Amino acid sequence: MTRGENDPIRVGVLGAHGQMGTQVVKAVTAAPDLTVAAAIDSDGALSELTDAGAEVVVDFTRPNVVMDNLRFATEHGIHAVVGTTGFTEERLDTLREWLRPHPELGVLIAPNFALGAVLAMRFAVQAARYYESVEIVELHHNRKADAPSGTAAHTAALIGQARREAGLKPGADATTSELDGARGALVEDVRVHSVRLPGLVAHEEILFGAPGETLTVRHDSLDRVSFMPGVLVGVREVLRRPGLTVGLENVLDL
Ligand SMILES: NC(=O)C1=CN([C@@H]2O[C@H](COP(=O)(O)OP(=O)(O)OC[C@H]3O[C@@H](n4cnc5c(N)ncnc54)[C@H](OP(=O)(O)O)[C@@H]3O)[C@@H](O)[C@H]2O)C=CC1
Ligand SMILES: O=C(O)C1=N[C@H](C(=O)O)C[C@H](O)C1
Repeated sequence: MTRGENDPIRVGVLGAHGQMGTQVVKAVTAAPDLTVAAAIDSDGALSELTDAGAEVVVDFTRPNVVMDNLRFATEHGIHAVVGTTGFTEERLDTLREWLRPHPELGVLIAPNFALGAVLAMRFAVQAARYYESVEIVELHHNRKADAPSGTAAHTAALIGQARREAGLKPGADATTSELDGARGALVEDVRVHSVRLPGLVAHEEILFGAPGETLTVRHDSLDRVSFMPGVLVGVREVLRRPGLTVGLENVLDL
């Protein structure tokens, strides 16, 4: 299906009945240059995407199904904007392989589509080279399936890289006895603590410490509408960015 110059971009939403998918359907519907071509949940079939001529798919499903969705999208020439978590280096390599025969296709994977979260990560990377010690606390709603959050894992990876480049070693502490899990999970030498509570949406604190001072960078998504501007930018941009892009920071002009 070819789109005319003034026709809206045809978007397929996967996970359309979920907490994020519901918001994505609303946001795409409200955008004059986009239209919802297909809204598919776990009871739907991926063939609805091709039947409806979707050009871009937005995926907010589950880590255990997202790769099958992306294989279908790449095989059928559909660009993808992905918020679903669970992307390891191995998964990213597999995706690059799938994209190799389709050099015109773009896939954007963003651990977090909220502008403030992207900025918080940027500020944390800036601070990382100056502080001996850093820990991350991420706090989410209790329906979240994965821990730590994709955002915290991505933040830890970026901080780890910045610290290595600055020649910093993980800061020492005096803990010699602990209950399993009491000091969090180690991601790239950064300790990450996960809190799950009803009432929360998505929150992250990056805490830095040095003798005599601490610095805290905190971001709060208080409503899932916070992710929508980033998702819509992603949908528009992925059409002109072939290959795999990881992180909204690479799309926004920050
Ligand atoms: N990058 C970002 O900015 C953000 C990322 N996320 C991530 O997005 C993902 C979804 O989050 P959230 O909306 O809260 O989760 P939900 O559980 O509310 O929604 C997921 C939806 O996907 C559906 N689903 C499951 N399998 C399939 C499939 N094969 N095809 C189509 N739909 C399917 C589920 O249906 P059913 O219930 O029937 O299984 C459910 O309706 C998570 O990985 C989360 O971490 C969340 C917020 C922001
Ligand atoms: O499941 C969520 O809600 C969220 N998931 C993403 C993550 O794991 O980082 C993004 C945001 O934190 C909300």
